[in-house]
Amino acid sequence: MSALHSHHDREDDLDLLDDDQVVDLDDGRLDPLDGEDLERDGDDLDHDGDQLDRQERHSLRRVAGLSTELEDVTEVEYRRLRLERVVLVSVWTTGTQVDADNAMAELKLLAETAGSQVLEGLVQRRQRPDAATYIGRGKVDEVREVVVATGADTVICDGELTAAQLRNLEDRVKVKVVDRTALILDIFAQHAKSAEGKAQVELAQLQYMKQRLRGWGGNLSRQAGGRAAAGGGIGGRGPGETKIETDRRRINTRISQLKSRLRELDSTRETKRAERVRHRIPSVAIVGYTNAGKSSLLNRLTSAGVLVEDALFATLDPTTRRTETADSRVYTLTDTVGFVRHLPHDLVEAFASTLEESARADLLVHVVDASDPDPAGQITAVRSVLADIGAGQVAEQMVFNKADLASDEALTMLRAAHPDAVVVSARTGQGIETLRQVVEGRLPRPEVEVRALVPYSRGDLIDRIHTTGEFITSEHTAEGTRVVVRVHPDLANELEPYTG
Ligand SMILES: Nc1nc2c(ncn2[C@@H]2O[C@H](COP(=O)(O)OP(=O)(O)OP(=O)(O)O)[C@@H](O)[C@H]2O)c(=O)[nH]1
Ligand SMILES: [Mg+2]
Repeated sequence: MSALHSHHDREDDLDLLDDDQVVDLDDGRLDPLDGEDLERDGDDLDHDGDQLDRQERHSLRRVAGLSTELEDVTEVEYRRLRLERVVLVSVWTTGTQVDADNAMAELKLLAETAGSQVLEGLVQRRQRPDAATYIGRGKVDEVREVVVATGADTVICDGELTAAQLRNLEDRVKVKVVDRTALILDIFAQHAKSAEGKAQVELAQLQYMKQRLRGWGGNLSRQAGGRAAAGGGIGGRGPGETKIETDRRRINTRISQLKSRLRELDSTRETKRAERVRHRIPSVAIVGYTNAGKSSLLNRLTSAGVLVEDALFATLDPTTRRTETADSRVYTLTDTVGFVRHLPHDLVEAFASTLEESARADLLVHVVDASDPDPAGQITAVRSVLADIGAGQVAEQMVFNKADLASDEALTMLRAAHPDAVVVSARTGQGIETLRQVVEGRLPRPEVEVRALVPYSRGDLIDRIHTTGEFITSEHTAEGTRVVVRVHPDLANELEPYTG
């Protein structure tokens, strides 16, 4: 792999950021002076659970001075990462210009969701990111110029960067540099409401930070080295290294606390899940790209009243609702956390127990935003996460949502590629009844056919056939209800005395 980072890489640096590759993302809405990003935070009153977090974030802004902040990265809790006026930087390796623009637009949306104001986006066409500086080494000065000209305080790179890349860039652009992974973690931290969600996010953040501790600490080590060289210290351990070790120890302690807390919380969830399995209640998980309309669809199907927001990762805690088929069989629908391209691995791991809901479902309703510029790319990204979490084999029902927004061409192409998909609009209600029928038709069916004469004293059995089985025929007689039904084996056993 390292052989690939050969010297001819530098040639790519000559492939400068041509004017036409500098995407101006300022759409006029974000006037640098109007502080709209702050107001937007304040307006966000649905998020009762994270108001405190937000206050913390804002209060931290008073801590002035860049060098303080850089050192602080190892000291303060990682979730207090501050993102304000940002320049986006991305290396475009494969695909068309349109793909690159879509990716940049998504990064912009992510940055805005995190509460920052996007000032400019820079894209560099390159075979692969530079091993030392992510974008070409020759380009870093240009990024610095843009940072100075726009007054940005943060650069966000569209990838997962190594500690060394982050440090090198920071040394040269002289403002904070974060990567896409840190950005997504930050959004999750702001949106987490439940105890479990918060613990999961913190765990992911600490795992991410732990891997980068050496890098951040590198600055400190070098300072220590400098002092040592000037006669300030003897021996192998500068203050910097000692500090990294303390930090690492603290992080490890916290990580094991969080893991055991999460195990506790998971056992509660496991109990509920076991209950549902015992009662043979079929489960459907609504999965899909973030902002595809999963929560809207759950609300349409069950009037669950789940938070719907035009924001990425509005839902972090799965919501499960019981609902019924037309013939009154009970099943559950679960709204799940949305996926995104390159979902950070630390997050997937930390959210494993939440994501497991999907792996254990009987059916996945895969919601796709048909009005998105690249639905096929979203489908690929979602399926790759599903495979990652062990849900690759679960039956999948494709649903193209936002039909009211999507163009006819897009819908025609999607229908051709996915003939079994249902086209809906959670907004207008179009296609919802069809979707309900298709989902009901794909629920696992009870497997045993039973003929029985159930006495009126056993109304409980009839109730259970209603909720977990299917009636083929049913007739009231003097002795009881004569039925032909399909039920699960355990209920078939209980009906045994009345068969014949
Ligand atoms: N026009 C239109 N907008 C829709 C439709 N369905 C959802 N939306 C909007 O799309 C945005 C996202 O909807 P959500 O239901 O929150 O999406 P989600 O998939 O749950 O998103 P996350 O939880 O953030 O991953 C909201 O602004 C919805 O109002 C639709 O059928 N048509
Ligand atoms: Mg949602």
